[in-house]
Amino acid sequence: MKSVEEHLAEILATVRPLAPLELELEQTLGATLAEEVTSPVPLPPFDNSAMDGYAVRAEDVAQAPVRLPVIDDVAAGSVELRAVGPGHAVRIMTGAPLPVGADAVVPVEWTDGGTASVLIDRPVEAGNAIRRAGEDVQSGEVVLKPGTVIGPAQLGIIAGVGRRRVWARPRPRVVVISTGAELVEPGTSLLPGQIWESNSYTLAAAVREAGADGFRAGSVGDDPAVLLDQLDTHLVRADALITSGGVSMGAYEPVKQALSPLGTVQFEKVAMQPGMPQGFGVLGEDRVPIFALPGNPVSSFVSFLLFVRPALNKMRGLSGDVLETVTAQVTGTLRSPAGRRSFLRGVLAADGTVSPVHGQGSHQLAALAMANALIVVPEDVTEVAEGASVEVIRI
Ligand SMILES: Nc1nc2c(c(=O)[nH]1)N[C@H]1C(S)=C(S)[C@@H](COP(=O)(O)OP(=O)(O)OC[C@H]3O[C@@H](n4cnc5c(N)ncnc54)[C@H](O)[C@@H]3O)O[C@H]1N2
Ligand code: MOO
Repeated sequence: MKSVEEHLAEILATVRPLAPLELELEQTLGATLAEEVTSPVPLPPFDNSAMDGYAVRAEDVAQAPVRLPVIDDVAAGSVELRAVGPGHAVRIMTGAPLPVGADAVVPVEWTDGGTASVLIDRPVEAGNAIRRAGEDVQSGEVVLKPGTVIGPAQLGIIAGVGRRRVWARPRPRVVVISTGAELVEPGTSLLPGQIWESNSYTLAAAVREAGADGFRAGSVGDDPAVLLDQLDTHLVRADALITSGGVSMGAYEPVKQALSPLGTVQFEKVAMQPGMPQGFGVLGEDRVPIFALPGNPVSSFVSFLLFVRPALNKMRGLSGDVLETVTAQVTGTLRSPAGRRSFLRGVLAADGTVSPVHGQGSHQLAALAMANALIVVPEDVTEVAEGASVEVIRI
């Protein structure tokens, strides 16, 4: 059997980072920046008020309380400004440009709020409530580096330096297809022998959580020809494909039957539990990666975390192919098959303990939904005693 590391290494050697595109601002969330973003101007571009209040010369209010004439009113966006001469005040709003001559802003709360003249209760230091030009960013300064994943704040600064488009690797588009004649859509009623289809929902959600765009193509039955047809339809708009089911030893294994003859997708056993049967390869002229995951719901999800998520990271131009583990004390005994690495479902607590959930079968999706961690039991360990230290992956 192939080791988990060997299988992952083969996948990572095959998938390539997506080519950068010039993306519109609105499309950049979750994309990976492929250029250096600089600011063409200082930010803020001009000295401005940090508060609603009055622009004054600090020396004129040193003996406060003092009453000053209000000679102008400046809102944010104002352009024509009167200078603040000795003994003058200008009513000013947050974000409005500081008039020449003023060296401090008195917050409105420290005044009587007057419009013709204003009574100022307290002295202020020079520089009070003033935001200086370039205090955030100097002109020409780099605000974002290549390789940065664009989140809301990064998207904000791209807009904030005046850009409408940036070069970035887009979120990979991933199409998820479930196979199995027994599957029906949630929301419909079950006939004997049927179950509600869940894997495509889990996997498409996991794709999204991994920073890619997941599309459910729904489920196809057990006919390899129908599956090939579906794959063909989706190939043009996919950066990666995921199938679930149809990869083990049964008489009706549509994924294996459809893809094995192509020669570009290999089906193998990986030394892990769950997730032993795995298919991986490429399809079409563009060599689109395809992950043929096992159908058992827990198996497909664990396979996604171990193999698909690192591959999506690489496609996004990120590294991080190693799943981070933390050490925890297990609260019960564990069993694991010899020669396979187990990923048992558990609840990791704040006190550093991890409790295996009840129901460790590959079909026990409800138990997975109770868990927040996978307990890793190495290949050469078949039993773990209560209280022993184990490595745990947060999920
Ligand atoms: N003789 C053998 N039988 C099996 C082996 C083996 O080595 N020899 N391996 C077992 C292991 S391990 C796994 S994992 C499964 C993998 O099977 P398939 O990938 O072929 O998946 P299916 O047979 O289609 O389904 C397995 C199981 O999962 C349910 N399922 C499938 N798709 C969905 C879905 N979209 N939503 C919800 N549930 C789904 C399906 O009904 C089956 O119960 O094979 C073992 N057998
Ligand atoms: O490997 Mo299967 O994935 O145990 O259920």
